[in-house]
Amino acid sequence: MALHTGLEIDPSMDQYTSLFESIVQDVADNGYSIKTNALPVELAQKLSARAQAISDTHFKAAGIGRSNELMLDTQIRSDEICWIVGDSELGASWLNWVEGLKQYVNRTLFLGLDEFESHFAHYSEGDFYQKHKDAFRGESNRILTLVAYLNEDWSEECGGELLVYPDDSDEVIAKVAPHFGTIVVFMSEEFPHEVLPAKCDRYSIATWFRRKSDKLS
Ligand SMILES: O=C(O)CCC(=O)C(=O)O
Ligand SMILES: [Fe+2]
Repeated sequence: MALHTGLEIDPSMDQYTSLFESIVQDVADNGYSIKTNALPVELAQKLSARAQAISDTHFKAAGIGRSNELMLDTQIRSDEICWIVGDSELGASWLNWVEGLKQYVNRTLFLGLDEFESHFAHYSEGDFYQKHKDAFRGESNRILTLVAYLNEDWSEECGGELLVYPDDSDEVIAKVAPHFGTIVVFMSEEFPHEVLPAKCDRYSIATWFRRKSDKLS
């Protein structure tokens, strides 16, 4: 896994200010934000192509738990992941976009985010991720979660929706189909969520923003 800190971001990020502003407003009001057609189209197309081209040998079965005690449990999640380390131009462009969001969030919400980690995920037919939280109070390693979807021809029959719950009830507050360009941002400690079984190949990028003082390893 690679944690990214202090990247220089280029001035072209200014064009995303109104999107970032709207995300921040949602997170300030509700703790989460869902935006359709949010990703820069060309970047998302390239990321989608890359995700589909990554060979099976580079996608690894995803673990659960903290990075230093990762466990494999295919009863809980059955997707495969590949970390984005920024060693290609495309990977670097993605990390730059995320860095822009991070800096905007820090300027406006004062979350003090230092670094982030980002991976492609591939859910094959039948893959799912049971209800879970990305972080737990008191051991807050992950502060903010961003999920970005890369599926150009997603239809309702493909299933694979993300369900988001409030912390204290089983009532679904959001059901999100993983359409191309859609992003979901939420406070990692506050929202249990799950991925329903996908009936089509489902590609996404999951990103977690961390505070350094909270880093566990
Ligand atoms: O792909 C999604 O919709 C969410 C994935 C997720 O919850 C995770 O990787 O922790
Ligand atoms: Fe999650």
